[in-house]
Amino acid sequence: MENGAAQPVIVAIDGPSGTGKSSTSKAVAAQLGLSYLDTGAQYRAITWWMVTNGIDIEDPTAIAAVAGKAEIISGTDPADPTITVDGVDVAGPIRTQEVTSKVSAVSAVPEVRARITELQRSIAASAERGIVVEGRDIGTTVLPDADLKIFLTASPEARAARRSGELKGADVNATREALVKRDAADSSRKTSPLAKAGDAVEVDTTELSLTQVIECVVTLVEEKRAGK
Ligand SMILES: Nc1ncnc2c1ncn2[C@@H]1O[C@H](COP(=O)(O)OP(=O)(O)O)[C@@H](O)[C@H]1O
Ligand SMILES: Nc1ccn([C@@H]2O[C@H](COP(=O)(O)OP(=O)(O)O)[C@@H](O)[C@H]2O)c(=O)n1
Repeated sequence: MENGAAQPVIVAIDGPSGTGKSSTSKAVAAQLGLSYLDTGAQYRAITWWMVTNGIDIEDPTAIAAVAGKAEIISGTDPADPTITVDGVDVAGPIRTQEVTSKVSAVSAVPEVRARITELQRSIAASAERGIVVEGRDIGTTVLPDADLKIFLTASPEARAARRSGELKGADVNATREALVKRDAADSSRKTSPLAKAGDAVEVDTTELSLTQVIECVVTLVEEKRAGK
């Protein structure tokens, strides 16, 4: 548009764990003045609530019955993303190994996905300048009409090295195994699995620095906005 505010732009960034979704999405949103949503944090938050309330993670019926109970609020400022459950700041607790090992089972339950997907769509619709949303099924299911869809990949070795670097000395082989197992669970579930949308741009980040990935995505957004 020549005069007035630009149209809101919706960017979907999907891919497996450790490919750089969170770091890239936050930086791209900050550079372009957009909101940012970490959908993995929402699935982690509902998992944390299930664990805290003693729900049997092996029982999808029990999970489905309480899927609507937790009030999850995501703050979408890329400089300070926040997440609360029933008013409690859970940014730390959702990153424990216990939650990480249980999140795939909880997020495979259709009632959980329906509820979280609705929340994500309403957040995206209310982002005035646009939003970068990162996850597993954003381009395929949550926001199939996104202006730009990116699918990040990297070798399991590179992803495990990045994650174990973050976890301060965690064993790389154990980290790789846990990561590959979670990818397999996320990719094989029936409802809205981890998948590349047909119209997504795939970026293999194995040999790229984070700065290069960010530049690549910013350029793609700018090209979209310019109507190329
Ligand atoms: N291209 C890259 N090169 C090296 N390290 C990276 C790259 N992209 C991300 N990282 C690092 O890898 C770790 C995982 O990145 P993150 O953005 O959390 O991935 P995801 O959200 O896909 O799980 C972070 O410590 C991040 O700084
Ligand atoms: N859109 C999404 C995002 C995450 N998830 C689930 O949430 C988990 C945690 O996502 P995350 O993005 O925090 O994962 P990491 O990148 O931290 O490894 C994934 O392993 C999936 O089980 C999902 O099912 N759909």
